[in-house]
Amino acid sequence: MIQLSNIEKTFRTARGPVQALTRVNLKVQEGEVFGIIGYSGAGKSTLIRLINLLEKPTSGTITIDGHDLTKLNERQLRKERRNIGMIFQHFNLLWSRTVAENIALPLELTNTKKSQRESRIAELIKMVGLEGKESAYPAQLSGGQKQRVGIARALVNNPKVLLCDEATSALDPKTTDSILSLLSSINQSLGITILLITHEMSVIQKICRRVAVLDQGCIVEEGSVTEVFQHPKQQITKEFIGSSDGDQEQKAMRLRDLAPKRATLVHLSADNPQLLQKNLARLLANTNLSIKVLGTERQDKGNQEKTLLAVEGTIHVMNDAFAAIRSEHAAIEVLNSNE
Ligand SMILES: Nc1ncnc2c1ncn2[C@@H]1O[C@H](COP(=O)(O)OP(=O)(O)OP(=O)(O)O)[C@@H](O)[C@H]1O
Repeated sequence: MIQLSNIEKTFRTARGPVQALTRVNLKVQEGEVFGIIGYSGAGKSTLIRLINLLEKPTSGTITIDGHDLTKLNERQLRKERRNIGMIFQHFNLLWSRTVAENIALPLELTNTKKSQRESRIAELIKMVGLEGKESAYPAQLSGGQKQRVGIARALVNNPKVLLCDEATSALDPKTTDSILSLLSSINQSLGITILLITHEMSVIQKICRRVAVLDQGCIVEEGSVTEVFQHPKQQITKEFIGSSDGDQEQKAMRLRDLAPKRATLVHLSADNPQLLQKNLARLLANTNLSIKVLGTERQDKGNQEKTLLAVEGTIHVMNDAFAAIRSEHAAIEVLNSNE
């Protein structure tokens, strides 16, 4: 169904070439849910963006349903892209449009008749469980509801493939579960092939049949989720599974290495996971701070997961944001200070 052969991707930058992907070979079967896991910077986003040719490979071929996308001209590619839906970590909704209008957007671009548009939107609203929210604006929705709009919009042209780019990373664990269940039922009822990228093994475990581990642009391990879970071969895979305390420590060190050099590292946690989501959204919405979610860590052999963030910005803006978060009964702990 999806086949990547000998994919190389090098970005040309002012500081010289950045090799994002090296000799990537991947086959995803029709109708399966396939996961790609990797740390920040491993090349996951580049890989998923290559599949609908939002990024062009430096070399190699990308075949979907027998069509080599790298050989198509712009017009053919636009047509082929209708077979590929995509959802994103931050939903990418238009804030000035209602739920129904956001879902309608791809149909407007293909000049679909109004009556057809309306019946398709009603069908999708029902499928993703957003009845009654048709006229709401994104700002009036929870994170999970926003992602449901994103899913409906991605499905509007009946695609054969759904690409999910960290689609649950901004959501709390309970909402993550409900979105993963929705994706699973869409996969089963529509037979749609799902390819998702994530930095969380729990996401892979819940929904994928097969998984590939991406490290520094290379696929280092691949197999059925059960096989990879039971017999991980690479150290990095063991870290994702967190099979021992040593692996957790390695993971923590690796996560922290991913932070920009001058960033302040913080742990964010809340007893109520809904709060964590709200606080993350608040931080991310603060345009004066640059925030990178590095991953989740479990500390002191406890069960509570903390989200590790790298924050960059002026100290007083940061302190104001942290104080606002603390006043919402969430904990934010600064791990280093770069002042
Ligand atoms: N447009 C670009 N120009 C230059 N370098 C890029 C570009 N996009 C990605 N890279 C580089 O390619 C490598 C892989 O990045 P990519 O975003 O694919 O990783 P990732 O696994 O998705 O990480 P994250 O989850 O942090 O986005 C990184 O070294 C990144 O800096």
